[in-house]
Amino acid sequence: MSAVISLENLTVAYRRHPALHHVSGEFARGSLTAVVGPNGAGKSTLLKTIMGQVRCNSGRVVTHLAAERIAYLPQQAEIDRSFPISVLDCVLLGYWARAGLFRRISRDMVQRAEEALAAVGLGGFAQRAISSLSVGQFQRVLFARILLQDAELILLDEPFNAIDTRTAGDLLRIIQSWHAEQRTVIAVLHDYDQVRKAFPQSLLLARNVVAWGETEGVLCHENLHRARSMAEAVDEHAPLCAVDVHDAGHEGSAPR
Ligand SMILES: Nc1ncnc2c1ncn2[C@@H]1O[C@H](COP(=O)(O)OP(=O)(O)OP(=O)(O)O)[C@@H](O)[C@H]1O
Repeated sequence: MSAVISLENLTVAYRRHPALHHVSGEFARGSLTAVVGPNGAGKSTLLKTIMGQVRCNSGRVVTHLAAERIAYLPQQAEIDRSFPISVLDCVLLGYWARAGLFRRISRDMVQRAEEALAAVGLGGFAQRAISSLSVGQFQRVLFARILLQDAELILLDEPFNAIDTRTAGDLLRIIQSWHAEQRTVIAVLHDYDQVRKAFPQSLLLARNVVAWGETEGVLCHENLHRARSMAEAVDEHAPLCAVDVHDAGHEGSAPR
């Protein structure tokens, strides 16, 4: 199966301390992958690096699709909800990546946004201010926005954090429908039981790749123990390994 994203010996450091260390591998087109690992393992950094928000110190990310075909949902804590817009306008932002900022919003687009809201269980919420929503309701809005984006690659950072079981179940079904439509989904998750049930592929990180492949094999006791030990053994004051910082790169058409 062809790759959507290739990671080639990727090292990413913050102030010379690696958050990702010599990470190599590929996300296959149409795959549904959970990125798991202890706190501080580099999971969010990996998504940000794929999005070009964080630069590589060495190695590179090669993206095999256009930037506008990628949807990225950061952790909710990183999203400013004080902006005074309605739920409908927030969902309509899903068109920006595809149609451009100044394209007129047609009746048809509004109708599809309303359909997306209904699909995430928020019919009737269109005119509410986003600041008035609960965490779970807002996460549903963000999923509706992705529905409009029609992305080929969808990156989700802890999409079920602080979300109740019912909402998580509804959103998981949407993720599975994206997978059924052959979209590639990469989600950072912490609930191993949920990953075992619903995610065929897993990448277990502890700055380095501990294991990457079929979930059942990746999440074995031995690998989880190794990931914990590796995370505990990290010395925050150790110098960066001898990587060639001039070799940094991000190929393909993803945003930098
Ligand atoms: N902007 C930053 N500046 C400095 N260090 C950072 C920055 N962002 C992340 N780090 C550090 O990089 C390491 C990896 O962080 P990252 O957020 O990628 O981990 P994570 O696996 O997503 O963790 P968690 O499960 O706790 O969300 C951590 O040691 C973190 O403190």
